Amino acid sequence: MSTPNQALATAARLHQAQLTKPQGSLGKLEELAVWFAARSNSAMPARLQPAIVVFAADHGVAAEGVSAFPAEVTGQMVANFVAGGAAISVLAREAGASLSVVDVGVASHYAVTAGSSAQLFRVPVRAGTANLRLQPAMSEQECNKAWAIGVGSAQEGLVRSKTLLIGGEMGIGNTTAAAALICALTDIDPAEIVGLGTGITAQSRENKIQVVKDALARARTAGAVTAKDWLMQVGGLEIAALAGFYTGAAEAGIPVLLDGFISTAAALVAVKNKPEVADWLLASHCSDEKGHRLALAALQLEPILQLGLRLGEASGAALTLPLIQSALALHRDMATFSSAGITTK
Ligand SMILES: O=C(O)c1ccc[n+]([C@@H]2O[C@H](COP(=O)([O-])O)[C@@H](O)[C@H]2O)c1
Ligand SMILES: Cc1cc2nc[nH]c2cc1C
Repeated sequence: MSTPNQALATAARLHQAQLTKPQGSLGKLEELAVWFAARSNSAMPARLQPAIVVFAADHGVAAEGVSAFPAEVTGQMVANFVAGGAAISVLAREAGASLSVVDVGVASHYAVTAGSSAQLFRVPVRAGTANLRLQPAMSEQECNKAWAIGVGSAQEGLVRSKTLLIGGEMGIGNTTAAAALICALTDIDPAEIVGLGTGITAQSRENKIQVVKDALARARTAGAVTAKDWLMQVGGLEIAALAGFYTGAAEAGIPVLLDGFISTAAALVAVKNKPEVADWLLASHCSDEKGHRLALAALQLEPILQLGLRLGEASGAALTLPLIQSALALHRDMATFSSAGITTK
């Protein structure tokens, strides 16, 4: 796996020091320009042309009353992504990013309309996972298949973007799977991680915590040890695909921008499976889902935004794009002290 180019980072840092502003006065935007310089074969990274891929799948654990919405919403939202009416459809257009949707395991029937704004790939591995409280969410073979679809999607995304890949997800019940994975991989108590997802009540959250505890105990008894063991035991098909997507992007040396709670759980799986993947990850935002901040901390990631979002779909990542593009434009286009004839001290 290639590693970020530290010589380019140094060159970018030296360039930042020459721009017409007090040292460090553009704060995090300066760090962003340096981060991209190290990962884009140039000390002056060009404007990004991001590709967004949203993975969708259903979850058997939805039968435990862990979501505020019924499972059929997963397929209905896939149709909405393709029709161009979802939040991510709007945000992708605003940011000038391409959008594709990958159905890796939507259980319900959904109809898509022609003249779509997003490309849809229907490659379901199975019709949703099994109920992770009671049995393994998927088999090892199914998990590997979903993971490989994610790797393939990163390679397909590379056709549209050589500069930034963004993975998103849609799946009713997936905050339960993501919480279970985060707890398993960080050893943090479920009460610290489990949140309200699509908007369940405090009482339903108590049930959701118990569901996660039961799933963790069951999987531990079944012998789960590695990140991939945990993924097949308590994960989701779209989470497996996302973990493969992040791994595929890192292997190709392409930066990836993470989204919310579920996206971060998938990144944690990818990093526990292959630590070098971490070099290519950037956190866009900290969502309102309870455990997101701790999951980001486990990856040593600092989010750029905190807007109280809890939508998923790659929406937080898409909302961060204008800031990143501004950071890169400032880095490329600002005058230097010498070119503008401004006194340095
Ligand atoms: O990205 C997040 O942080 C986030 C937080 C809460 C909910 N979601 C979205 O809501 C859905 C999962 O919520 P739930 O309650 O069904 O587990 C799924 O489609 C996610 O994209 C996403
Ligand atoms: C309507 C709706 C849209 C979503 N987008 C991502 N998760 C979602 C969950 C619901 C319920």
